[in-house]
Amino acid sequence: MKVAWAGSREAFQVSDRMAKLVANDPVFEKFSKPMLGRKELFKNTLRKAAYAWKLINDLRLTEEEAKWLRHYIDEPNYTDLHWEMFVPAIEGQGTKEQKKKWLPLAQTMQIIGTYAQTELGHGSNVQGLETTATFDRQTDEFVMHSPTLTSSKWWPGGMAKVATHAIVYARLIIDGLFHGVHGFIVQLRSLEDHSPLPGLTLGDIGMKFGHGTYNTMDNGVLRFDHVRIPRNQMLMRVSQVTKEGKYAQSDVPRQLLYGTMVSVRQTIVADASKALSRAVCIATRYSVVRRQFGSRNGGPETQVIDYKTQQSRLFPLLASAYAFRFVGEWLKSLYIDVKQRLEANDFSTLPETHACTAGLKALTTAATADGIEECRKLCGGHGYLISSGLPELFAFYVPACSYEGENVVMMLQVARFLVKTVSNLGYKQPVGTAAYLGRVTPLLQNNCAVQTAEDWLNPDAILEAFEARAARMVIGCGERLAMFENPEEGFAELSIDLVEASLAHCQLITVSVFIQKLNHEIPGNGVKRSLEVLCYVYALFLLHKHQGDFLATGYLTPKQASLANEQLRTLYSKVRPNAIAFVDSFNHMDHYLCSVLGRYDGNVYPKLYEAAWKDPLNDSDIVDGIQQYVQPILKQKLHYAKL
Ligand SMILES: CCCCC/C=C\C/C=C\C/C=C\C=C\C(=O)SCCNC(=O)CCNC(=O)[C@H](O)C(C)(C)COP(=O)(O)OP(=O)(O)OC[C@H]1O[C@@H](n2cnc3c(N)ncnc32)[C@H](O)[C@@H]1OP(=O)(O)O
Ligand SMILES: Cc1cc2nc3c(=O)[nH]c(=O)nc-3n(C[C@H](O)[C@H](O)[C@H](O)COP(=O)(O)OP(=O)(O)OC[C@H]3O[C@@H](n4cnc5c(N)ncnc54)[C@H](O)[C@@H]3O)c2cc1C
Repeated sequence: MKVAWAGSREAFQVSDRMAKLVANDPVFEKFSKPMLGRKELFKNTLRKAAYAWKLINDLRLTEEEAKWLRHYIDEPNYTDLHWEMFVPAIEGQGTKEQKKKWLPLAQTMQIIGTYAQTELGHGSNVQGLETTATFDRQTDEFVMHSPTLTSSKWWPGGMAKVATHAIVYARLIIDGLFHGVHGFIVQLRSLEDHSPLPGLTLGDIGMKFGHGTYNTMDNGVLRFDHVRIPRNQMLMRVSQVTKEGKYAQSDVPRQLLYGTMVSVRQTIVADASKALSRAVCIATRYSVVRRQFGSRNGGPETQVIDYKTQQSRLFPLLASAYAFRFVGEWLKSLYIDVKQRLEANDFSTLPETHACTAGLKALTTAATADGIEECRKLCGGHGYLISSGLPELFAFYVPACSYEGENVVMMLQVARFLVKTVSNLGYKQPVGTAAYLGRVTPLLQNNCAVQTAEDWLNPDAILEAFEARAARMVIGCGERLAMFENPEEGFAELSIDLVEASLAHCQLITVSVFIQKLNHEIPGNGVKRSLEVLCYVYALFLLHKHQGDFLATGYLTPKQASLANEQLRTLYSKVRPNAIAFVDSFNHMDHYLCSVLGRYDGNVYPKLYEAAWKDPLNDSDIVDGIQQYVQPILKQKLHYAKL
C-alpha cells in the first residue's frame, strides 16, 4: 500500500530517504516555531534554507531528492518561488539565448528569483495588471514603472527581503501602444550588499494568517520608479520586441505566458493529497486512541473511530486523500505530455490541460482546506492545540484556495472550456476528459438502473452516474446560455450554475481516474481490494453530498440515492479494520506530522501533558503581570455600581 501511495517503489525510496534525513537532523526541528517572534522565525527559516542548500550540494542530491527535502522541511520560504516559479518561467518563456544566460545563474543560486505578477489591485485578472514596461528605442531598454498605488507588486514570495531578481509581469508599451502583458527579468537587489537597486521600493506586506506558518515567507511589495532594464530581459519565446521597437507575436498561443501557473497548479493537486493525508493521518490515529462513552460494566469506553458519525466524517477524507493522490499523478502525466507537445509546437491539448489543471486545482484545494478543518474538529478540543499539528497545517494550507488562481475564477475557466466544447458538438467530437459530452444522447435519456445497494458496487454504474450528472448539468447550461443574445452576459448570469457544472465535470475526472488506476495499475488482490473500498467510498460520498444534482437532473430516483447512502454505511465498516493501515501507508514520520495526537506510537496523553509544560507561560508559577494587574483586583473589593 505504501508503494501504491508513493506511486512506485523508487518514488517511495526517495521520499522515505528524504523524510528520514530531515527528521533526524536537529537543524530542522519545528516544534518551537510557534513560540518565535516574526524576525526570529524568519531568520530561522533563512538558516534552514541555507543549511538545506548545503546538504543538497554536499550530498549531491538529485532534483527529485531536493524537492522532497524541501517538502519535508515543511516551511514556506523563498526557495519555493525560486525553484517552482522563477526557474520554470525562464525555462518556459525564455529564448535559447536567455535560457543560456540566466538558467546557469539560477540553477547554482548565484541569483535568487521570485515570480512578481500579482499587484495590490489585480491578482486574478492578469490582463488588468498596471505595471508598465515602456520601450525606449534610443537606449534599447524597457522602462519599468508603477504608475499607481494599485500597480504595486504585492504578494510575491521571497521578494520582500531575499530575492535578487524577479520575473515581473507588466504591460508592454511601444510608442504609446499596449501589446499585452509580458514577463521581464528584473534585478531587484545588489549582489554585493543585497540593498535594493535605485528606483526600487521593496518591503514585506505584513503578517499573515496563522503564526508559525506562512510568516516564514517574506511576501513582498515592490514599486518601480522608472527603472531601466535591457531589451533582452523581456522573456521573448512567445513574443519579441526588435531593436527598432517592432513587436512580433510568435505563432504560439499568447497563453504560453501563463505556462508557469499551469505548471504550479498541477503540482498543487499533488500537494493537496499530501496535506490532506497529513490531517487524515492525525485524525485517524487519534480517533483510535480516543475513547469516549460506551463503557459496559466498567470495561473500556468506546473508541471514537467506531462511531458511525466519526466514520462518516473521517473516511471520505481518507478516500479523498487517495483520490487526489491518483488524480495528481494523472494530471502530472497530462502536463508532461502537453510540455512535450509544446516543444513540437503542437497546441492541441493545451485548452484541456488548462481546464484540467485549473479545475482540479480548485476542486482539490477547496476539499483539502475543508478537510483539514474537519480533521481538527474530529479531534475535539485537543485538535485546537498547536501541539495537535492541525491549526498550523490549516493556516499553512488555506491560501491554496486563493493563490495560483482563485478557485472560483479557475472553475469559471473550466466552464469556459465546457461551454466551448458543447457549442462545437455539431462539428467537433470532444475528446479526452470531455469525451463523455460526445455521448450525450444515452447520458441524457438513460436513467440509473440500480435496484439494490449492492448494485452500487459496480464501477460502470458509478461512472455512468457521474457522466450523466455532469453531461446533464453542462448541456443544461449550454441550452440556457443559447437563449441569451449576448453570450458574455449569459455566461455572467449563469455563472453559479456553470461553476456547479464545472465541479461536476472535475469530480467525474477524479472518480474516473481512481477507477482507471484500480483497473490498470494496481496489481494483485489485497491492496487492490482495499483501495476499491476507498474508491467506492469516495464516489458514493460525493454522490450523497451532491445528490441534489443527481435528483434534479432526473438521473437518480430518491430510492436509488438512498440505496447509495445505505451502501456507504456498509463500506465504512469495511474501511474500519484497515483505517490505521491506510494512514500508515502515507509513511508520514512524526517529525513531518508535528502532532502529539498523530504520533505513530499512539502515546498521546503523556506527550500532550509533556508538551504543555514546554509552553513559556509555564516557566514560572506566578507570571509577570499578576502582581501588577491581578492582585489589586483581588484586594480592592470593587464591584459594579448595582450588584
Ligand atoms: C511556489 C510554488 C511552491 C510549490 C508549489 C506549491 C504550492 C505553492 C506554494 C505557495 C504559493 C506561492 C506562490 C504563489 C504564486 C502565485 O499565486 S502566482 C500568481 C497566480 N495568479 C494567477 O493564477 C492568476 C489567475 N488568472 C489567470 O490565470 C488569467 O487571468 C485567467 C486565465 C483567469 C484569464 O486570463 P485572460 O488572459 O483574461 O484569458 P481569458 O479568460 O480571456 O481566456 C482567453 C483564452 O485563453 C485560455 N487560457 C487562459 N489561461 C490559459 C492557460 N493558462 N493555458 C492555456 N489557455 C489559457 C482561455 O481558456 C481562453 O481560451 P478560449 O478563448 O476560451 O479558447
Ligand atoms: C500565500 C500567498 C502567496 C502568494 N504568492 C504569490 C507570488 O509568489 N506571486 C504572485 O504573483 N502572486 C502571489 N499570490 C497572489 C495570488 O496569486 C492572488 O492572491 C490570487 O491569484 C487571487 O487573486 P486576487 O487576490 O486578485 O483575488 P480576487 O480575484 O480579487 O478574488 C476576490 C473575490 O473575487 C471573485 N472574483 C474575481 N474575479 C471574478 C470573476 N470574473 N467572476 C466571479 N468572481 C470573481 C473571486 O472568486 C473572489 O471570491 C499569493 C497569494 C497568497 C495568499
